[in-house]
Amino acid sequence: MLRRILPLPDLGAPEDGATARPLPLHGAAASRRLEQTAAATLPPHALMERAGTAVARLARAWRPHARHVQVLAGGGNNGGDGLLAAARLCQAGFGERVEVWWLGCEERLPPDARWALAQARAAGVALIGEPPAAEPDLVIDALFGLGLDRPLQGAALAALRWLQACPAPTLCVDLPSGLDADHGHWWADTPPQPAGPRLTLALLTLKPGLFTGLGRAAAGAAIWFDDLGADAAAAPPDAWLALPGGWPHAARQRADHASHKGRRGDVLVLGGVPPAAHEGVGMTGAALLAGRAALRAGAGRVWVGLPAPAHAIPAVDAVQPALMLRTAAAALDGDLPQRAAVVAGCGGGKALAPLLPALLARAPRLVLDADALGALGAVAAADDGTDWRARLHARAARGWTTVLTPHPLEAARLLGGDVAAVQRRRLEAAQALAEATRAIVVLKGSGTVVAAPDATPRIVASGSGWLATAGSGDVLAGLLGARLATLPADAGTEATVTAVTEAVAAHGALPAAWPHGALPAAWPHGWLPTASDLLP
Ligand SMILES: NC(=O)C1=CN([C@@H]2O[C@H](COP(=O)(O)OP(=O)(O)OC[C@H]3O[C@@H](n4cnc5c(N)ncnc54)[C@H](OP(=O)(O)O)[C@@H]3O)[C@@H](O)[C@H]2O)[C@@H](O)CC1
Ligand SMILES: Nc1ncnc2c1ncn2[C@@H]1O[C@H](COP(=O)(O)OP(=O)(O)O)[C@@H](O)[C@H]1O
Repeated sequence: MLRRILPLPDLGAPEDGATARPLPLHGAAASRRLEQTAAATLPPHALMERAGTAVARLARAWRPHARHVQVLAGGGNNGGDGLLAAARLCQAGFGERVEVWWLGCEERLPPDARWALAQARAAGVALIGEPPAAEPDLVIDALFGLGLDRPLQGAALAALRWLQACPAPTLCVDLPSGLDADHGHWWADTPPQPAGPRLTLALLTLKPGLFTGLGRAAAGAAIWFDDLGADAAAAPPDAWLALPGGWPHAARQRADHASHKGRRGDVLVLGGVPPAAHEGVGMTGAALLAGRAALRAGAGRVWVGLPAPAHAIPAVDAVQPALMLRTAAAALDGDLPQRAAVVAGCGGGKALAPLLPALLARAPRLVLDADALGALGAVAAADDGTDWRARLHARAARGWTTVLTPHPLEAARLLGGDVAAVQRRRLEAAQALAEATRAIVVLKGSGTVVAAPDATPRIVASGSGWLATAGSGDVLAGLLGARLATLPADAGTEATVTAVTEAVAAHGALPAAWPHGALPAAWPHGWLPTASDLLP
């Protein structure tokens, strides 16, 4: 069955607060297992027939007036899908010219692709061995799919360079050629982002690499999916694709007449050193953004504790006077850290390090962001010598929640590696950090990954380059605080990870509400939302 995965059909939270069911993602090995299971019950070539037909159908629907269709086909079964799509388009009398630039080698073709080649020849499809002389109206990219497993060189690289530079609309079969199915790694020296409009039709399974790393940049504006009739449950997923929805339940909260602020959750944000307390270098805005986001997301009460003496604390946040500003010391005095969901980081600078031991020991629901992640390494020295990882393990053993929200550089530092290694294997990096810390890890960036110990990681489907603006991570931290604040103490790991994922998904959906969302083509591309514009 054909369905559109991205853009998400509806970025708003459903009225009933229902969480959209996540979709299974299968990497190359699991996809091949599923393919074998499905093929075993079907007549020969049935899967390729379905795949080629699905490609031809979507091509016609997307560009019904295309006259010259150029298929770029490689020497494996991905090329076979392209050849078969060309055959079916030709047989249907679509356009004026359907042509295949074929890079395969007849002696080495797998059986399905060999059959597809015969079908294409029988249908009268023209086969050429070089780029087309004129720019086509539509390109079908069937150069590489699941089978690409090493850097591109020679003729294959030259073909990919042509493809990436081609301004014509391009439909990618299964995966954009050049993209690794499992990790979203890009196997070529070309930019992953194509010159022309593009969409991708995933076949049989949705692959994780489409949704994280460079997948979103390479796949184009839309990702469609046809399961070819296979049963995704036949192989355990490598990851889940989480869709927004389910939180914040704005409509439901308003309808709850008996509610009061004490039932909506308390959030304490710790961060935001004021310039007056730190030699003129301040980051107060980061903590205010987190606090405002927590309020907007429905938290009943939000405190912001700034690591500074009383005279340096601003009297009020003029944008959200409901925020309760105080010194970090005052905020930590009493039972607030136990009662509230605590968000630490957000422009706290070095002043956070001395606060962390107490937070780790006292706050059952704790989000560690930005400077708090940087300060973790200093925890042992600031206290009794116990390593920070041991403290996080102790928290997990007590059933307490710790959420770490690193961007790739912060994740690399925590893992003791480099950013390139994290970005090359985002799912594995997030999972490794979750296992090492027993915390829930939110690895930020394109295709944010949410990982928890002993669980299948999730990739969040919402989120885009619109979030690449200073402070949007602080907004996310505030949303996470608000989400954790309403979780019951005995929620359990699965529900907590789902809640964290909901907050990340809601954050990714925020830019869609920006009123200037429809951008003109020319610079300055309209006015872009800043982090504070992300808050309604
Ligand atoms: N399994 C499924 O889910 C289903 C699969 N289907 C379709 O089949 C696709 C998978 O087909 P596939 O396994 O034949 O792999 P594919 O992507 O065509 O590439 C293999 C070819 O590329 C070559 N090659 C690799 N790297 C290279 C490099 N760097 N530079 C140069 N060459 C390189 C490699 O050469 P070799 O490694 O043998 O030297 C081989 O010739 C899948 O994506 C989907 O479209 C659907 O029809 C139905 C369900
Ligand atoms: N290209 C992108 N695609 C999707 N999400 C992005 C992209 N760039 C940034 N983001 C999101 O924006 C937020 C940025 O957070 P962070 O790097 O901590 O920035 P800051 O410290 O300025 O707040 C993260 O949630 C990240 O996932």
